[in-house]
Amino acid sequence: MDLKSNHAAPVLTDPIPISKSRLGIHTNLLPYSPPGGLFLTIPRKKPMPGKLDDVRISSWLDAMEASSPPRKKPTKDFNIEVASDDTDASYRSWMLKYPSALTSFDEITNYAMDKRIALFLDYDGTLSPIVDDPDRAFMSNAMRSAVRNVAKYFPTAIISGRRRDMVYEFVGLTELYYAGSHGMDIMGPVRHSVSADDHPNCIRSTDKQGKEVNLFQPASEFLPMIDEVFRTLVENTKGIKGAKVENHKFCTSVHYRNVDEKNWPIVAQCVHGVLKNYPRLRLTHGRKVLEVRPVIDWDKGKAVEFLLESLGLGDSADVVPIYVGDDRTDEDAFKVLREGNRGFGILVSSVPKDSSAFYSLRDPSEVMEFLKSLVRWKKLSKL
Ligand SMILES: O=P(O)(O)OC[C@H]1O[C@H](O[C@H]2O[C@H](CO)[C@@H](O)[C@H](O)[C@H]2O)[C@H](O)[C@@H](O)[C@@H]1O
Repeated sequence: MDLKSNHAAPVLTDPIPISKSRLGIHTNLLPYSPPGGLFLTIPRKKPMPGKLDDVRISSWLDAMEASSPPRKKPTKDFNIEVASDDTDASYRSWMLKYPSALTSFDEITNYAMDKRIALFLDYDGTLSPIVDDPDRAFMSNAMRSAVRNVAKYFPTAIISGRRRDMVYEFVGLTELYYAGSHGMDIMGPVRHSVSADDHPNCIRSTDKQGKEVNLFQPASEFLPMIDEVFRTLVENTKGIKGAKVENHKFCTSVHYRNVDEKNWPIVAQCVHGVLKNYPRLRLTHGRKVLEVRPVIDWDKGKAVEFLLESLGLGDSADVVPIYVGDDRTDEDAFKVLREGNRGFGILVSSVPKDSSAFYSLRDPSEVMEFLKSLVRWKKLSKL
């Protein structure tokens, strides 16, 4: 099927909406208004917004500049991005709004007492440190073992922007559920609920171990289009030193982390030049990556709802979904939990960022600590 048509402009997804209210259980936290906003931006000469295209590219560039905190020095155990010293004070102040999930651990577990926790984990920047080469974003064995242990006690799923088989290869744990391509490729349990089974694009399949699973791919008709766009982007970015294009099956990513900042406008122009021929694709921003994906009403938030339903945990008041992620695309999941007034998001960030999450963790090492704490708590509560 030809999905191309020329009667509409590409849909551009702008920076995440700012949510100012905390809902549900967490009413005791101080309100917080950052003076003049918290995103770190680098002054830049913008193109004159003479044409609509220029305005779009200019807004992309703003988002590109805000897409990742500045790098200072790697810590001993994790090659993480660390904020500069002068942001420490604003980080502490930001934590009044997004308290650490470690220091708030008792609050979290008191709430989850006698309820069932379901755990959703993003991969890059959450389980693995952000590194220059996306092909080498390995998680540590210590993290793998923390994830393996937590999955013994709570249903656990990885929800990543990467292609599902790639993130499975990186994590390597058969006891988890995996969703790739920002939730557009879900391999989940065979349904407990009839409504989940009724979903179009959901087929019965078997995983690598021969276990029966449900495969849900709501964007399957876009496969040839994404492939075509991927190949065009590879071709068109060839001349941009440091640019890297990845094919994630139902979406494709253009990395500019290793591109000299003065060439970022060329990256934006190049992606825009391709995307404007595909009105059924849209652009979202990740950490120094432009992500091209189908215009369908599906994202990581929808994937969380789908998986909860598949696990038979959809409508229960006694289920506490916890989603841990670092990226803008994780905001869709945070929002679903916040707006549904169930469970909560935990934002992984070493710099202040506005978010729909309730809590924060600084980096993957704190994520690991949080996972271990959940296991300790569960073991103790069973005694
Ligand atoms: O949803 P996620 O699992 O967080 O995946 C989001 C993107 O992650 C990867 O890119 C990011 O991590 C790379 C490795 O640390 C880093 O080099 C890059 O700058 C980050 O954007 C992945 O390569 C992307 O395709 C994913 O969309």
